Amino acid sequence: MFILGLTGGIGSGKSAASAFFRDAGITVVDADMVAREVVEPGEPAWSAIKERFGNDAINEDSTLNRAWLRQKVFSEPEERRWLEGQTHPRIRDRITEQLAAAKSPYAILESPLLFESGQCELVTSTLVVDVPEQLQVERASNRDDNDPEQIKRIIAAQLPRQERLQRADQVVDNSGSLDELYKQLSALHATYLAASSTTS
Ligand SMILES: CC(C)(COP(=O)(O)OP(=O)(O)OC[C@H]1O[C@@H](n2cnc3c(N)ncnc32)[C@H](O)[C@@H]1O)[C@@H](O)C(=O)NCCC(=O)NCCS
Ligand SMILES: Nc1ncnc2c1ncn2[C@@H]1O[C@H](COP(=O)(O)OP(=O)(O)OP(=O)(O)O)[C@@H](O)[C@H]1O
Repeated sequence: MFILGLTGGIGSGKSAASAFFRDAGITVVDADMVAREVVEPGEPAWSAIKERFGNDAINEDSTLNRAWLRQKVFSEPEERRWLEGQTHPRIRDRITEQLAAAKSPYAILESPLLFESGQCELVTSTLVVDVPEQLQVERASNRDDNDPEQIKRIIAAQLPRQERLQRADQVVDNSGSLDELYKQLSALHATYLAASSTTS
């Protein structure tokens, strides 16, 4: 099956782009959602986090204290790498299963860390949603009500923009309106449909 890897830094517009493809009937596997599944209470990664960080990392209702953990891992890179060591292999296994179950003409893996985590090995072609860094900070801090400095630390933990662009098979520019984004995606969707009818 033709699988498109959809990526971009925090706040670049991956969710906006994947909403377009979902509306067109394409199955989208969202790595951020899968990342939440693997740390649900009782899951092995949840237990490992509880053991390493204690109750600071866990809310009263047993769910992960995401705000505490975000603060921790984006200011201490070795803790981020430890967390990724616990979560990424499990995220990858579930993504593989979910992509295999997709029934649409082609499928999409939406992931902020497609290149960084090696998830790009699971896809046929890659599409980067690109905006300048300043716009990433603006849009992401408005959306999450997050401190811009926190967003900058997250950007620093991701692939630099130029490297991401170099690794992309295709790029869409999301510095304009959503309509302008959708116009670019509509043209690409037609090419993915054509590619999937020859590969399947
Ligand atoms: C640190 C955590 C608990 C913070 O949770 P929070 O709800 O605040 O953020 P959320 O998960 O929605 O992520 C928001 C964005 O942060 C960025 N981000 C998340 N994890 C990472 C990471 N390890 N490295 C770089 N950027 C990351 C992505 O752009 C993501 O879209 C959470 O991000 C996490 O568990 N991260 C480790 C798992 C992971 O790498 N997930 C990314 C998808 S594979
Ligand atoms: N072209 C656009 N014009 C104006 N606002 C936009 C545009 N594209 C996205 N946005 C807004 O910017 C914010 C970030 O977009 P989105 O959530 O799609 O990014 P993302 O890449 O999925 O981020 P994350 O990595 O954090 O999940 C959202 O509030 C979204 O509504």
